[in-house]
Amino acid sequence: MPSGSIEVESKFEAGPDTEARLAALGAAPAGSSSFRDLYYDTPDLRLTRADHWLRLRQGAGWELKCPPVPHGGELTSPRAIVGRLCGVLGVAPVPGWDQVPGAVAGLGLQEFASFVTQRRSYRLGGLRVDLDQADFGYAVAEVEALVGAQEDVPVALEEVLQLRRALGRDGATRVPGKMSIYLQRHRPRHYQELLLAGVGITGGGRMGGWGHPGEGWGHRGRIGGG
Ligand SMILES: Cc1ncc(C[n+]2csc(CCOP(=O)(O)OP(=O)(O)OP(=O)(O)O)c2C)c(N)n1
Ligand SMILES: [Mg+2]
Repeated sequence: MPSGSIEVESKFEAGPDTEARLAALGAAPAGSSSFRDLYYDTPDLRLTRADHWLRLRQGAGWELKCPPVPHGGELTSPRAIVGRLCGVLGVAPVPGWDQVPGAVAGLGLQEFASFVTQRRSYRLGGLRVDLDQADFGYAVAEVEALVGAQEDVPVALEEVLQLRRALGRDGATRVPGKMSIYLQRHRPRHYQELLLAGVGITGGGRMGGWGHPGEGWGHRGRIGGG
């Protein structure tokens, strides 16, 4: 994904018939993968309390997920990632931080989550469907579209929700993402800190923290996402 693009997505709980329905709709299998994600923050959680999620994904490298406004989304270029980290933490970049590991060390960031996802993916038109199984015993699926500009979000969102409905997975219940469940189970104090900061509010309200109707959709780049 290019740095800063916007992902419109809706998470759902896959059923026993989800893959058969995808095939019937003409979705093409887009491969299986398995990867470990490592997430980083300051010891006092200043990145995630500001809804910034820095991760090292096996096979993909460093990514920073952050609110899309004024600029952001999913950042993948080292310069953009380090610039945004320094901005959020109020620190001037120093020489040697042109690559992310140097900045991670210099800023004192520490790993707070590590898990492996097994993923099966499908493509249908411009949409992608990921069926994820995390190694801590949680499964979640998502339909997503990538758009280049905020004004393209509403149409993409309708397409995403249409496919979710076609898969028989309509409903107002918000389905949490892997991180939300991981923190609740393995880092409950971290999770509570996020609730206090207004990030990841559950119960049909915000989860991704970037404002949405609470029906299991969001765009990353992005608004919501669990
Ligand atoms: C408590 C709480 N949990 C999660 C969030 C949001 N959040 C946490 S991590 C995170 C980034 C990754 O989210 P997700 O799409 O669920 O993971 P994954 O599907 O593996 O990434 P992809 O392959 O699509 O790039 C976000 C937005 C939050 N704001 N608050
Ligand atoms: Mg996702």
